[in-house]
Amino acid sequence: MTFRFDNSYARELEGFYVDWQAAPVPAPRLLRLNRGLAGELGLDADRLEAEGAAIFSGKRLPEGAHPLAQAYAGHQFGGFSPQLGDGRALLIGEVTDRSGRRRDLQLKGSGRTPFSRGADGKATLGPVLREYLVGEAMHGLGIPTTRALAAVATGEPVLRQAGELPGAILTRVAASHIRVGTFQFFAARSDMERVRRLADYAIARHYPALAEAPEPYLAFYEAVADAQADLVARWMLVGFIHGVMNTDNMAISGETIDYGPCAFMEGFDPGTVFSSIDLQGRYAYGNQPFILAWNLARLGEALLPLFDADAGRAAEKANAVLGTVGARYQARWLEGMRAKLGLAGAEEGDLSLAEDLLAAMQGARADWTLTFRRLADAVTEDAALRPVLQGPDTLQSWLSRWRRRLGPEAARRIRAVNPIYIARNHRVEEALAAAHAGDLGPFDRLIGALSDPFTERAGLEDLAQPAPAGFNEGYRTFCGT
Ligand SMILES: Nc1ncnc2c1ncn2[C@@H]1O[C@H](COP(=O)(O)OP(=O)(O)OP(=O)(O)O)[C@@H](O)[C@H]1O
Ligand SMILES: [Mg+2]
Repeated sequence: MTFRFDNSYARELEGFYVDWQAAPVPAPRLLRLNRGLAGELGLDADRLEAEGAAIFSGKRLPEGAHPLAQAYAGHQFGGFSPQLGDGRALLIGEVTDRSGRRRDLQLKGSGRTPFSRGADGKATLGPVLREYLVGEAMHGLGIPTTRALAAVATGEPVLRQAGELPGAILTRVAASHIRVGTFQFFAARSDMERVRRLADYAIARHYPALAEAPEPYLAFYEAVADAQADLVARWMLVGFIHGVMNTDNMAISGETIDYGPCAFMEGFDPGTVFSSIDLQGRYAYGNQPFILAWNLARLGEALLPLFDADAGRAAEKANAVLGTVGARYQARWLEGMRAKLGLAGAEEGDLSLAEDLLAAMQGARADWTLTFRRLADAVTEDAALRPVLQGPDTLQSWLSRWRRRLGPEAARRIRAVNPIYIARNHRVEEALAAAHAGDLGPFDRLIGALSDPFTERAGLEDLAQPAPAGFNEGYRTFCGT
């Protein structure tokens, strides 16, 4: 099996990683291969079905692979950890996909590394399949994301709080694994030479046009701010809660990374938190835009000396960019919200039109996904929203305000951007429970639905329905570490 590796990180960034090998596992078994993604990467899916267990467990890496653990740091729940790094992951190499994009291949759960800090370096079946599933759901929604290429069962029991769990390894594909925390690692050591080298590398890899900008590093900062603002706006528009927006989980590429305790919100409440460790609600749904800016401020600090030799001027420049983050986010969000509402063009009152609907939704704890989806019917039917949004008398007047703003073919356009299927928590749990019992049928069926979330299909009605009453109130997600 040939992978045409071209490992630029290993080649150009010596000192930013540790060469390392995957730990041996007793009985690797390929659980799922993402055949579509394999094709995108120019890989032979049939051969991978046969050889994937060995390759994606790290047992027999293909020729040209250069397995390494990347160094990074990060602010976790606001506190700085100067040394995190790939404690259970290995970058095995980079390939160029069919459309010419460089993509990282990484094993997650491949054993201890020098960055493991006392933990076991392993991953377990549930979180591996969860990351696979939610990543595919995000991809189906058109949201930039890292994706799973394969899931392998290791045949090794892994000890967690809940007891012994089946071990697994995820193979992840990403535009890169450079995180805000990768810059912080070197900035925290006052190694500005390496911060500069990493910035040069990231510019060349992700934003090559900026190399010619008058102030390339500032332009890079601005580009990352823009990509991450766009990403978080897209999360908000589909009701996605990342759950652990630490700076080591924010990718410079603007892709979603680390599907640990993430979840989709059902009933609309900005305070929604599912993560078992997010006790203060720092990463609650409605806080995500603020955390976006907070994390970008940390990136700005790490890059500061690159902006200007004079510390005062450097801070001014960083602040000028940081000051635009709120507006960038808001513009992306409003643009997306106009599309969700099926509006024609842009008008002054659009924000309040959206906010009035959101207020009614919040009051009724209306299902985020179904309410927007039903708007397609509400274009012509007064009663269409009633099942999802009982209540406010003002709704009738809202509907008439809204209808005056609709463009042609509004119902079709609304359905094209508002999914009918999302990765609902109870369905995800159901699929994972079945997988633990050896049945990947529900997992496959759910992925099938989520790969085309905008097209309603007969036979999938159950997947469109909210969880039974009370399910989400008591629902908790875990990092699975
Ligand atoms: N079982 C484990 N063994 C060793 N290190 C771990 C383990 N679980 C997490 N870590 C490390 O703890 C830090 C924070 O973990 P976090 O849950 O954000 O990342 P992750 O889910 O392991 O990986 P990624 O961000 O690459 O998706 C990282 O440095 C990670 O490598
Ligand atoms: Mg992480």
